[in-house]
Amino acid sequence: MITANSVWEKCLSFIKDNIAEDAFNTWFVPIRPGKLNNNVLTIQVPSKFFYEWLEEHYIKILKSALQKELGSEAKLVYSILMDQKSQGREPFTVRIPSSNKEKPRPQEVEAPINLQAGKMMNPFIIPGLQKLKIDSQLNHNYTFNNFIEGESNRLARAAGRAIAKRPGGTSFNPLFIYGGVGLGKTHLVHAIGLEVKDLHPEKTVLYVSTEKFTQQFIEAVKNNNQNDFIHFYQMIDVLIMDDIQFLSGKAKTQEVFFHIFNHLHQRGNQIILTSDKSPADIQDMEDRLISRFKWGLSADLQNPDYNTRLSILKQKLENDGIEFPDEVMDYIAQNIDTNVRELEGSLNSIIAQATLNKREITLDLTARTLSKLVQTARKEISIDYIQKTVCEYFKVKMEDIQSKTRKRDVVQARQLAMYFAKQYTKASLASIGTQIGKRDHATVLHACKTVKNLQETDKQFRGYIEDISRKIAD
Ligand SMILES: Nc1ncnc2c1ncn2[C@@H]1O[C@H](COP(=O)(O)OP(=O)(O)OP(=O)(O)O)[C@@H](O)[C@H]1O
Repeated sequence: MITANSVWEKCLSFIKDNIAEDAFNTWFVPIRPGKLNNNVLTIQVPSKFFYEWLEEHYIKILKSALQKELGSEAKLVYSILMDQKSQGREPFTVRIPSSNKEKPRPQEVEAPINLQAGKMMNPFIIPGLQKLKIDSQLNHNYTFNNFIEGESNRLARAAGRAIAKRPGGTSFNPLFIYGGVGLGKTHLVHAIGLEVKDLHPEKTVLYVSTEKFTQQFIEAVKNNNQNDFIHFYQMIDVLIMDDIQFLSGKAKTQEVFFHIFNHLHQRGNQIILTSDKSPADIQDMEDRLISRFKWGLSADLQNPDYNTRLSILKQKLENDGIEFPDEVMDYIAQNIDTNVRELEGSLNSIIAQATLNKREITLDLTARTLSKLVQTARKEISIDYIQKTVCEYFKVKMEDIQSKTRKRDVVQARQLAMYFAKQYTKASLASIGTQIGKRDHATVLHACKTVKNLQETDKQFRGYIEDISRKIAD
């Protein structure tokens, strides 16, 4: 006879063959089969957070397993055990149409089924469980082996390697890696995580984007299971959080991160953060967090120099088994000097052009393919250009915003120029201040805050911002 148990057992054996052992132990072993009604299988999961993780990462494999056992009409229902605080309240189930292509969302609350809430414990909060296996979310393509070393990344890379050898055991805690877009921050932190896993398989490593961390926290608050959330993060040995600047302005998430950070740091667990700005340049972030970001090592990634660009190109082509003439390589490395992502993009465009038109890869084809990309890359928005655009808009002279005058219209133009410089360039607050009227970084910070406030409260001012943005981007 087909029972919930027998179906789930078969599903498990299929899933086990198709995912990593760590992931299987963490996310599937704690699940219990509930009931089977026609084609509808109910599975019991320990918490809402757990259910969301499954939905986000394993819905495909769950669907395949279920459809294999119960046919294409199969449906999956999650039954969520309430967390310990909610003991005594009725558990509820969330119905998910497992064959629906859209990302399923918890919608329908079914009549409660008789689960013993709290009996099956949440794996995030099992007391004494020291070595929880976590699916680390690391991208296996981002290794140290294929991360080309150069002047632009030497310090960050070396610190990363040292950390991988002794996570939590160096003074680089946290390691704060910052730099502009496409310069390899994400690649580098994955490489560190993978090497930790390699050298210390017993350590739990977790990579999470700040955006995802924030969403998870919001959900946890909504569902009143912040404690699960916090405990989960506090158990990680090596926590890697990408794009930490996205915590800006999010006071509650900053606060919860502050507690997680302190707990991990005190226990000597390793924290690795990335950001598009240095700690000093992140705005709307609590001072106590900024000061903690500076506790360990801050290392920046810069634009790669010519030789590094050439080595990166060579490596990418070697991986793809393609050869380019030397002059073509030289041309690309000379001309695409913005960031590694654009370097890779240009390589792909050239290969695509050559393949589509069945042409050889020549300097001529390369030059023509890149001409558009190069123009775009070269047309980087400068602080000078921003100042000119703002001056033209308000009919103010450039000398005036460079001067010390406190005339109202000039102050307004100066503050807007500073604000746009922060928005559109990678320059630090200090460098913006130097270029716009020889002011210090605090003045620039103040200008940015003033503009943001006015943008929210003053309709006419909002209009100025929109007009000028359009002119700058044109
Ligand atoms: N030193 C390097 N050697 C080889 N590949 C690199 C190097 N630096 C960056 N890359 C490659 O460049 C691409 C962009 O890198 P990555 O996504 O890590 O940048 P990022 O700094 O995180 O960018 P963003 O801030 O936009 O997310 C990736 O494909 C990465 O593998």
